[in-house]
Amino acid sequence: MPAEDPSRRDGTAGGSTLVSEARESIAARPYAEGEPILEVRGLVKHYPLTRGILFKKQIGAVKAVDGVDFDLAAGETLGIVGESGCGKSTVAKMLVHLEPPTGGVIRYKGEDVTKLSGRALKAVRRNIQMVFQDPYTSLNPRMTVGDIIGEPYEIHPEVAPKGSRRQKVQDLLDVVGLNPEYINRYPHQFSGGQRQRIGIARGLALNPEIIVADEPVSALDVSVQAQVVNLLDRLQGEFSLSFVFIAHDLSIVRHISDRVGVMYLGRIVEIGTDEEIYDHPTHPYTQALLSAVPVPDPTAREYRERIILHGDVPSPAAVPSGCRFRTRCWKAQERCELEVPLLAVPAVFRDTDTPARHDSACHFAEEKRVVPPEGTLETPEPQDAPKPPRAAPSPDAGPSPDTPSPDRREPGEEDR
Ligand SMILES: Nc1ncnc2c1ncn2[C@@H]1O[C@H](COP(=O)(O)OP(=O)(O)OP(=O)(O)O)[C@@H](O)[C@H]1O
Repeated sequence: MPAEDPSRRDGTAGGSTLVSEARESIAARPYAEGEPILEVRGLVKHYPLTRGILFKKQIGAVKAVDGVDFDLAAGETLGIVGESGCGKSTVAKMLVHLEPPTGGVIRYKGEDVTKLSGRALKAVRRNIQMVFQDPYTSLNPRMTVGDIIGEPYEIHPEVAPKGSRRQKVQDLLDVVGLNPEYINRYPHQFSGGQRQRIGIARGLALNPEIIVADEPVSALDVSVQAQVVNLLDRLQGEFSLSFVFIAHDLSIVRHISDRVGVMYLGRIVEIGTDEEIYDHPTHPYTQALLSAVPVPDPTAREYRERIILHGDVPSPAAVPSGCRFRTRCWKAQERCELEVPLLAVPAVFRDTDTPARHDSACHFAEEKRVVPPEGTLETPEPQDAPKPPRAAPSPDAGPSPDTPSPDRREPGEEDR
């Protein structure tokens, strides 16, 4: 397996100017940080359920996405989490125009892109690129790395005229921490982490402003996941990218996201900053999800409240009336069956000034911290001696098992 050249990972190898045109043009962004670059309103994707072979008759619909709202600010990372089948990938596909929405609006810089076609749509598609989940199946095994990364230039030759493409691709390899000399190799000659770096380089080829990453590290070994997450983090800062980062692993999402949206059965049920969602969740589904996250700190683990949800997630073809979470919710009352809860700041928190004041689609929202904050607990002692307060973690104690390690390896060390 070829090793990466770590000295090249930040693109400044040997003081070379490999970080040239491609990088500069990606970085040249005329958009102010903090402005919403993407506004998603009432996004819906229903797949028809049909019966009959010759004369197909629609008998229902799989409500894969059923009214999703969120904003993405320029330069921001929005994490979207939720169990398998909740509609995360379908949202991602609609954002990059791989699937047409059944309804709703996707505004990119104020323009509803669901109404665009032809050249206008092509220009928008260039600016919103996707990184796929599985680096083993998403790269064509018969194409060289150079052809894979350079493929988008066939559709958008204006970004890289023919004569400059090889150099552009080599710059991109360098940017993602791969040796530019590997340009003629094939995907099977790379490890999983390296293949995902190739996928990321392809995502960057057209100098996009938004990257939609659909479970970009789920198929990788845990040790390699951290490296790829750190790479994405670095690229975002370097190129002022906005990210929609989709995953089911809450720890990884927290590590990379500024804000987090929690999806359940086709809808976002709670959305807020990472602190609001992880430390002050108010929706019972978020609380249940968080209560299942592995806790590295044994003391915190002891105090953690596990919430076991009963029953299965209902089928998206038969979504419950009212609140769609009510069939599994321990708080459900009659109102939950009759009234759809809106994704808004719950009335109970509207006049407060606490982190619980964020959007949550629950009639009976209340704050519940399922994992106690680190450093606030006392270590249980076997004897009756007074319990000393837990020492704050030493700054050089190294990352916790939940915290991905820095994107740094020794020469010769490889992704697996
Ligand atoms: N082309 C399709 N036709 C019919 N149903 C579909 C189609 N694509 C997705 N679905 C259904 O829509 C629902 C949401 O699927 P989606 O792949 O978006 O979920 P997800 O949250 O990304 O799950 P995972 O993490 O497993 O990929 C699922 O019930 C899925 O079976």
